[in-house]
Amino acid sequence: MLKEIDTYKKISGERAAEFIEDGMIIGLGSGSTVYWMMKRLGDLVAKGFKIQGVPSSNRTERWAEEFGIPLTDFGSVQSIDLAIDGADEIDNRLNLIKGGGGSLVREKIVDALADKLIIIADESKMVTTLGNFPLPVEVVPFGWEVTARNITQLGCTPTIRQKNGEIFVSDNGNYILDCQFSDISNPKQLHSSLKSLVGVVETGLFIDMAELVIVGCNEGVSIVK
Ligand SMILES: O=C[C@H](O)[C@H](O)[C@H](O)COP(=O)(O)O
Repeated sequence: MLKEIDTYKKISGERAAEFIEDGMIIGLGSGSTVYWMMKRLGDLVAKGFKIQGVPSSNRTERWAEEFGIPLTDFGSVQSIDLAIDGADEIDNRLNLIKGGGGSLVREKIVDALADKLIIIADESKMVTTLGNFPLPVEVVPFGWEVTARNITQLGCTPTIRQKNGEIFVSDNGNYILDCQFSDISNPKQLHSSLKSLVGVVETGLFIDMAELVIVGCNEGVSIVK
């Protein structure tokens, strides 16, 4: 039996699949909420929908195989009709923190190419100001300690992400620094300060990208634009 939060993720993900039309190129986000959208998308494919997906992580690619979703890549497509992705925090201007699962770089590449980005999330992800969730920043492994020290100058203490006692390695072979900023009142400025540091590959701040958010909650879903 699903926990309440997982039920919210499920209804949000399943509702997003209703936005998918036959013939579309779909950007497939990452994370446990996206899983439910992809499961429903697999049903649409089985019914005859001719869609192609562009995956944003190795895990998403495996789910696509599992659900029979045909995949394509950037060499074959110029644009993506619709991307559907999860998030770790969403503020009231629909700016996002992403990368809790470590897929932020590929997600940003996929989401940025999409004509429309729909975010799916349970209601716990909605916040007034970003920053309670530690901001994931992907960095090159070489000299990561130097990069971490430079990030400290921006007002946070970065923590190197670990998994099973080892440093976590992203799909791109990089490390993730989780950066706890108490309050991200100016996400655009923070993003550009971080990006200007040598060694930083990408930040988990997705600014002015999401068009709408489907929030799973006790009442079903609410759509935030
Ligand atoms: O790197 C991971 C992604 O940004 C996910 O979309 C995000 O962490 C949300 O994941 P979930 O749907 O599992 O809460």
